[in-house]
Order: sequence, then structure tokens, then C-alpha cells
Amino acid sequence: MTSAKIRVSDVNKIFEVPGSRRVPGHLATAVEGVDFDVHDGEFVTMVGPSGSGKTTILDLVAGLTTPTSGSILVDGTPINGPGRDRGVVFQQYALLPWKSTLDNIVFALKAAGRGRHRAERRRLAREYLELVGLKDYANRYPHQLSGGMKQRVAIARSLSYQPEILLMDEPFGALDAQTRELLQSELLRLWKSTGTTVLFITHSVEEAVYLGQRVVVLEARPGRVKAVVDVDRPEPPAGTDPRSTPEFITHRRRVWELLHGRDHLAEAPEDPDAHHVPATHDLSIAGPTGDAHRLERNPS
Ligand SMILES: Nc1ncnc2c1ncn2[C@@H]1O[C@H](COP(=O)(O)OP(=O)(O)OP(=O)(O)O)[C@@H](O)[C@H]1O
Repeated sequence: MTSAKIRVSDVNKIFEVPGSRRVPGHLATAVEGVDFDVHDGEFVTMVGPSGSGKTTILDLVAGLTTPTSGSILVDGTPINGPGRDRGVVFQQYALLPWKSTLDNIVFALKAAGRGRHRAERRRLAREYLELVGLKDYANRYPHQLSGGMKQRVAIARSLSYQPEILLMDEPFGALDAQTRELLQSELLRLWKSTGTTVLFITHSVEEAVYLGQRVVVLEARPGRVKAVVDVDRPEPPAGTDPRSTPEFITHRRRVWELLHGRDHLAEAPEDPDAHHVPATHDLSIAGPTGDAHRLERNPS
């Protein structure tokens, strides 16, 4: 039986926006009445237009900020600030530039109280680097690594805390298409082998559907959960592109329609002209990186 590892219930977050001499300050509701669960060991992705509160929600679950009202429970207990049970991976890698790849991980292991002595921490750090395919880069410094490599180090560092939950805020957003696809499948492999519960934020519909077992779709102003889409897709035959299966295309289209406010077209087929989505439309959302789905601020 699955249980809620993370339970977000009726969460509101209102920020105070300070004024200036000319403009009075005001309150800004970032998210309103947000409800969703992430089950133990589940991989949940979250998409939404810019400003819909994705990062706010992730920060709340990480304990970096507190909700104005509502509750966030981890294993049934209200969270009380950040904790080692929750590792966070941001889009920017936040590695220590003066430490080698290996020492960045050693540093994290020490902070987590893992390893009895330096030699053991170095051995563990090498294991984590091997896990993310970087064992030959142990002595490089962050500025000597590509963006994808830096993000692998950041993921290895987060995993070295052995968190039960991994919170990822657009971790692959700055990477090129090929590296992004590679890291997506590596992340799935790591997730399957560690059993970690993952909440992953992205702008990309493609990425959300590829990675998530469920996709939480947000709407903006204020940010609310519009729908939660189950992504039940069979394993494709070996050698087949998992993004080209009919199931994948159906889920991607459903999430795209929800994001673009066309979900009512799919659900209200009375008007045949209104719900017709041309085939070219599907092709336009089929880019491998999902960049085509990136939503602009203030979409009209
Ligand atoms: N510290 C803050 N003070 C005031 N307003 C904030 C603050 N942080 C976020 N907001 C507002 O809350 C709303 C949600 O912001 P958030 O960054 O969570 O959205 P997002 O979906 O992650 O956006 P993006 O996709 O552009 O990163 C926005 O309107 C933003 O301006």
C-alpha cells in the first residue's frame, strides 16, 4: 500500500512586497489552496506557467519558507525548517568553487555526519561520483566541468546525504538537449535504485511526462493545482524511444492542453470545431527538450 510521504494541505503563501517612497507596499498571494500528496518512493513532477508558484511550493516543502496557512507534513509530521531527510537540487549547481569535485562531496558527507574519518568519506565520495558517471573527474574543480557534469556533482552531493526525499527545482533547465536527455534517464536509474521520493519542478511538458509517475499541473495568479495527471505507461520494447509511444504522446498532449487552458476542449466534445487539435499542433510540442513548451511570463 502506498502512503503519503509528503502531504501538502490547503497551503497558502502570501508575500509582503515592500513599497518605496512612490509605490505603497502590498501583499502578493503566490499560491492558494494548494493540495497534493507525494507517495513514498514516488516520482512526482510539477509544471506550471511562470509565476504559478512552483519554486514557492518547493521552498515550502524544503522548509526554506513557511506557509501563511495550511500544512505540510512529511511522514505525517509537520515540517519544521530544512532537514536532512530532504535534499534540494537547484538549477544553479551551488558547488564550492575552491574545492575539487571529490572534496565537494566529502564536504557534504562531513556536514551530514557520514563517514568516521576522512579516508572513509573520500571512499564514499568516490562511490557517489561513480554513481553519477564522474569517477574520472574527482580532481577537477567546478570551473573545469561542463554544465551537465556540474549538475551531476550537485545530484551526487544531494544523494550523499541519503535523503528520503529529493526536491529538484528545474535541475536540467540550463543544459543542452542531449545532456538533458542523458541526465533524465540517469536520474530515473538513480531513483529506481535508491527508492528516493522525488518532487521535480520543470517548465517542460516533455520532461514532466517522461520523468513523472504523476504530473501536478499548476495554474497561475494565484498558483493553484489545476489537475494531477497519472502517467501510467507501459515499458516500451528495448531500443524504442520511450517518448514516441502512443501512451507518452497522449499524456504529453493532456498535460499540454491543461497548461494551455485547452483542457475543456478535450472534455467538452459538443463543438467539433472547437476541440479539433490539428496534427501539426502535436508535432509542435514534440521537441526532445521540451523547450517548445516553455511558457512566457504574462501569456495572453
Ligand atoms: N520573496 C518574494 N516576495 C514577493 N513575491 C514573491 C516572492 N517569491 C515569489 N514571489 C511571487 O510569487 C509568485 C510565484 O513565484 P514562483 O517563483 O514560486 O513561481 P514559479 O512558478 O517558480 O515561476 P518561474 O517558473 O518563473 O520560476 C510570483 O508572482 C512571484 O512574483
